[in-house]
Amino acid sequence: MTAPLVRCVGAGLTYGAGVTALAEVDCLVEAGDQVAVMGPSGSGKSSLLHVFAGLVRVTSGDVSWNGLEGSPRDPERVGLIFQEPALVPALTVLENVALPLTFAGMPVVEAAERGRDALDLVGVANLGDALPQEVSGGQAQRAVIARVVACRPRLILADEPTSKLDRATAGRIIDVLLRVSDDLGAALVIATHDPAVGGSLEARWQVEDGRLRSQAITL
Ligand SMILES: Nc1ncnc2c1ncn2[C@@H]1O[C@H](COP(=O)(O)OP(=O)(O)OP(=O)(O)O)[C@@H](O)[C@H]1O
Repeated sequence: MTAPLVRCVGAGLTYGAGVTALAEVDCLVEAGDQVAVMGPSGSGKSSLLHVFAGLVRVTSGDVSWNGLEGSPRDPERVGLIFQEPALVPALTVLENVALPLTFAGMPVVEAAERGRDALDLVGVANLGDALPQEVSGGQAQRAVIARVVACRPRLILADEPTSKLDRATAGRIIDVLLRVSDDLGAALVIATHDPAVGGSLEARWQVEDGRLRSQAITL
């Protein structure tokens, strides 16, 4: 049996002056999982994704990434998507998409080729030469997804990726995320407070006051 991509056992996260963001979280993210992390504002959804991404260290319990066989902070292992599509304004969309690959040392021509394939996969092949300020919010979010796709990660973490978009665009972005997760064979975890988004995924985890209320898993 392959190891889970992420395994949390009794994981807790307390910020500075005693704010408990997560408490006694037990969960697994495994290859092929497509999960919505749901809960009200302040319940701990982002904190859980940050822990999965290795961006913050838990203050109690344990987190391991044995199935990733390396650091979760490597974009070729974990791809991150946030609410605001962060693109470098001075670079074209294609240059933005290829950037993590060129940073990692891939030759520019090869990185651009991968970038073009990724833009094609997310449905904005025509926008490679555009600058970020020339594209819509939904198109920018597709470009961010393409940047993740180009790195071929094993796990995609998306934190409220559609909360700035209208409902129709949001639905299309979730469809794109599900499709790229299937195509790459990457697990997908989306934090959302939107029941329509949650309803699109096969599993829903409910977070309340930093605790996971529902998980169909056994550690
Ligand atoms: N860097 C931080 N420093 C101190 N407290 C924090 C920090 N980040 C989050 N918190 C607190 O941790 C708790 C959980 O926050 P978190 O952002 O994980 O919730 P969330 O469910 O993602 O909320 P939202 O839906 O509003 O984004 C909240 O009480 C929040 O104020």
